[in-house]
Amino acid sequence: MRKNIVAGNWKMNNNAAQTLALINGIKEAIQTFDLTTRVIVSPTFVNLSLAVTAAEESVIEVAGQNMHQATNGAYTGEISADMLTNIGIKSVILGHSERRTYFGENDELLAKKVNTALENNLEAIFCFGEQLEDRKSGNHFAVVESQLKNALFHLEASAWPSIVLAYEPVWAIGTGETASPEQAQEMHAFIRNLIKERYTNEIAENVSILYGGSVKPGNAVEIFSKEDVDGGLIGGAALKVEDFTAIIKAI
Ligand SMILES: O=C(CO)COP(=O)(O)O
Repeated sequence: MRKNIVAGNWKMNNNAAQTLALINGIKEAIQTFDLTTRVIVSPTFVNLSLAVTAAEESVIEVAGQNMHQATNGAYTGEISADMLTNIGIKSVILGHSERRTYFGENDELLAKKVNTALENNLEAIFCFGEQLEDRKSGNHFAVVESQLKNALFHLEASAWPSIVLAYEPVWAIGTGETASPEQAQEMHAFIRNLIKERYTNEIAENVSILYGGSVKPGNAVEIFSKEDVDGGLIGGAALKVEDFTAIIKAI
């Protein structure tokens, strides 16, 4: 059965001291929780090693925010999958809308990154979602379908246990505007059905589909109560111990 997951995407926030403080704060707060939910934090590259050490002897997992598609080589400023796994990282976020918007990442590139991640035994937390114009014009289902088909549907069925999906409508990221629980459920059910049609019911039922976009302690319970929403990928609210742990509790 699929797992519930609450993952914090810290983006370009938190220096080393802040990284330690936040992880230690989360660690302490969740000690008393009866957790079946996976808890993931995703600090910036330079703090991943210390985050892994800080998260030791806790349920907290540490994920990368990105990686390069090549094994190694002359790619100044880039990070390889092997560099992540070598320091104890087991998951990587790929395809975040900020990577797509500011760094020109497209489906074709993301298909390569997903392949490289999986070849290196990294779980891929694959982000996708429509722009505001797509939703306004009623094109949101078609956009999401093409993002999934182009970047993931070449995978063998056996790859899917290493995929986590994160539906993040771009208009809801950092805007304070969330998809309604009904909009999230409608899209998540659509996504699960696409996977069922392309693969099998079992694969579709076992993949965790997270919602991301202005999830806060005040709206998490309602969003997570929906049948096909298996947790969240949290931005701003993942930067505060009280908010992030309240969201973990909401599941
Ligand atoms: O982009 C996000 C997570 O990856 C969501 O960000 P916010 O929660 O700040 O809207």
